[in-house]
Amino acid sequence: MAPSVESQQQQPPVEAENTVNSTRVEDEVPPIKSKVTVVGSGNWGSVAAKLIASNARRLSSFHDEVRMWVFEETLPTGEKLSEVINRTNENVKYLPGIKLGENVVADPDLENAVRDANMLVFVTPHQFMEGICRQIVGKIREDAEAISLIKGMEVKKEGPCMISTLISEQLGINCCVLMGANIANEIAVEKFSEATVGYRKHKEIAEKWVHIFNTSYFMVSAVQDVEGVELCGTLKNVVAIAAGFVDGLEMGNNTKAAIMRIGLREMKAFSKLLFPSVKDTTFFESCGVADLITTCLGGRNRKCAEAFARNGGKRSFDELEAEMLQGQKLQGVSTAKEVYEVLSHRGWLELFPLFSTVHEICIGRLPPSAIVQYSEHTPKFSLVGELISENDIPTTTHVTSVPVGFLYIGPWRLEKQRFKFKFSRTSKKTRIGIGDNQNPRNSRLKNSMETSRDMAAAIETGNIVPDFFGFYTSEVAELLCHDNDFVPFSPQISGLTGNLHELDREKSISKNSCTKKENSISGSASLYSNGIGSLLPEFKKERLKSLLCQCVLTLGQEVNEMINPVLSICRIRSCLRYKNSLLSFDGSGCEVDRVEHPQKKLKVLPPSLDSESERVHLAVPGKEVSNDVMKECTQCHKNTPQLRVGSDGTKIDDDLRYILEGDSTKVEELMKKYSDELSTMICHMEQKLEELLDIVMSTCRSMTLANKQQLRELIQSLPPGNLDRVVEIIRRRNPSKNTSSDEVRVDLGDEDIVTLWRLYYYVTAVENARTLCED
Ligand SMILES: NC(=O)C1=CN([C@@H]2O[C@H](COP(=O)(O)OP(=O)(O)OC[C@H]3O[C@@H](n4cnc5c(N)ncnc54)[C@H](O)[C@@H]3O)[C@@H](O)[C@H]2O)C=CC1
Ligand SMILES: O=C(CO)COP(=O)(O)O
Repeated sequence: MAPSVESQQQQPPVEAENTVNSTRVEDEVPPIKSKVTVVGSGNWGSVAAKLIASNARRLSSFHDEVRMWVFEETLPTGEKLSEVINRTNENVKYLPGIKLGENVVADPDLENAVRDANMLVFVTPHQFMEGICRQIVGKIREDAEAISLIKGMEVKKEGPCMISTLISEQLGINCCVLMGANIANEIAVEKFSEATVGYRKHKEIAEKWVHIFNTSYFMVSAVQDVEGVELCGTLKNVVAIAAGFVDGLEMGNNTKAAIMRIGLREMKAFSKLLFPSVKDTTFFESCGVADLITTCLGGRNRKCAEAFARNGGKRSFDELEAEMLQGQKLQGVSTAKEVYEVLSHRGWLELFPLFSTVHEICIGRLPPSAIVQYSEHTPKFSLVGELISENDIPTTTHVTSVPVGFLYIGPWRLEKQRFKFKFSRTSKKTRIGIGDNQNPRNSRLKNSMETSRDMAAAIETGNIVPDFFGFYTSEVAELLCHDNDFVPFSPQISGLTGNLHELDREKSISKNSCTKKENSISGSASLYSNGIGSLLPEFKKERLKSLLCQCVLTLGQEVNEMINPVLSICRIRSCLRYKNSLLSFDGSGCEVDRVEHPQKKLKVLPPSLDSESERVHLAVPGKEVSNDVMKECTQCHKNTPQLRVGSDGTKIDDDLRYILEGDSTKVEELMKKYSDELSTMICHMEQKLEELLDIVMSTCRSMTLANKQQLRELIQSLPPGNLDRVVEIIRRRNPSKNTSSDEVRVDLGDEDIVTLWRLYYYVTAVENARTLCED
């Protein structure tokens, strides 16, 4: 069968890349042949070498010889494994009875094995990869390309690191991945199976990998989604452990199928939270659902987990692995631990009950039967299950404040005529930014497309940011786009016009829609009933509601978490600016701070909270990120002698003192770096939120004349300060209204559903907030 790249395209003719044009002299030079080395010689490593060797011999663009690095060991006969492989052409320990192909050369010397190769295939148990990379760094060809067949990940201080990223970063080379429903022993005897190559950018490289792996019984296709493919291969091992527990407990096929379904949902949610670029379609490739099925039916992880459960958890996985696999390695148990670390570090344990439970069983904290006492662990808000019941929704959501970057000042005057409004600027619009005084968002992040690309690049370079905003936007879009009768508004990436106040307020609208508070808004609730979701079938409406509830909680926390680093940066900047007066502190530092960042009083503790009464407490307490900011700045000056007291004898915060006394250019640079990163994140959040709101509002019914009349009244009663946002909502969907910056004419009769409903939810949210404040 033919290999394929993205949507099963046919491969070019086998020798196409080397087609000779007899009229050109340089084409007579023999083509440069690729040389492949397989790093690893376990069960799958040996089968991979066999596949590659058969193609290398057949294709003239590859060297015949395929080197296979063997982690040397002495067999019970006293012979070296590599020598026996070279003599018998069989890996007698890890793949007995199978001829690898005479062009496979076993090499116990790692450096020698990789030296000449320009195509490196990594296929060892994942726990050994860091050491292997360390050993060969700087010893490989500069033009080398890599592919990883390894199912696993590393968890580092900075967060999770996929093995392909580890290889790329440590060796400085591009790395694709190959995963799939590939139980090695079955492929070894040439039973048909499929596999998926994941590539990052270069399709032609992926084609080359497809070329060298594809055979009549091993059909390979490629998708542009390295992380998606790799996470599928990695995470399914955790689900396979769960499936093994079910088998050991003899729970039957229905239970196992349920575990697989829930597992797949957790795989998808986890992958997309870590890497928003992960594609949904990847889960339907061989690397996704097919690998999950085969591993849960016939894999080693399943087998050992079954034995573990049969023994009531009394024999450890290490013991069972050694006894049952005889040198082969399990990946699922360590992956469950790694996943658990990520989940607990990010506070996501509750969202991933299956993954969490698997680890807790593996370490003996829970009995194997806990895998089916699932409901006890099912969270109220789960990414993996449906909403349990409306009563489970917490009644309050806390967004204590919003980042200062979202505050808008600048009044608009409103003139009204029936459904028409004219907004004209009465004074220069001002935004308070989080960076320098010249509004960094306006200068650096002028273009939201650019911002989005920045974010994508940050994500692509392995800078893993859990993107809840992107996650929920794509979840909602996906939910809606599968409905044949409903075509959601396709969100455009337009200007930066968001306001997180609105989320907060719109959240409170949906939450309070039945409360008497909303009824106080000019009696509008009944008039506007059947808003969000009214164009959807009932089950989708429910699912949307559930998603939005989860989203409100999660995004609220996300916004909260941005506050401290933003404030820290503002304060350090402010202090730097007034460094001289602060170092000879007489209380004026606090004054400076207050003038520059009035909004910080929402969060900042007064200096008197510090135990020493004269000490100025300048760090925002309690948050990692802000502490990190402070720490890194402090690091800049660690060689600077510490000044203990100000000139007037008062003490100031030690960390701050380091910063103030050191090289302020370096601190400024760091501040810029942090505030740029924060700005990028905030802009991305803002943009995704706008998209999310647009998509959600597109599920609303159209507005009646009465609705529009009432909306007009609601807009008229808005405080002038809120008209700014009204203008932004209108402009977002009407680029033509962007042309004149100081005048916007609006006819509510002409506006589309999305704009009208966004206006409605905004004005009612403002009204709700006002009522709440009055209370
Ligand atoms: N076996 C299978 O059916 C499949 C395995 N995979 C994945 O491929 C990767 C490799 O798996 P297998 O080839 O099956 O390996 P394996 O499970 O057979 O592991 C044994 C290998 O580890 C090597 N090893 C032991 N100690 C070592 C050390 N300290 N340093 C370096 N190597 C050491 C052994 O020499 C042997 O080659 C894993 O991530 C696995 O999940 C993927 C698809 C199928
Ligand atoms: O990854 C595999 C099949 O695709 C093999 O899984 P096991 O490691 O559980 O045998």
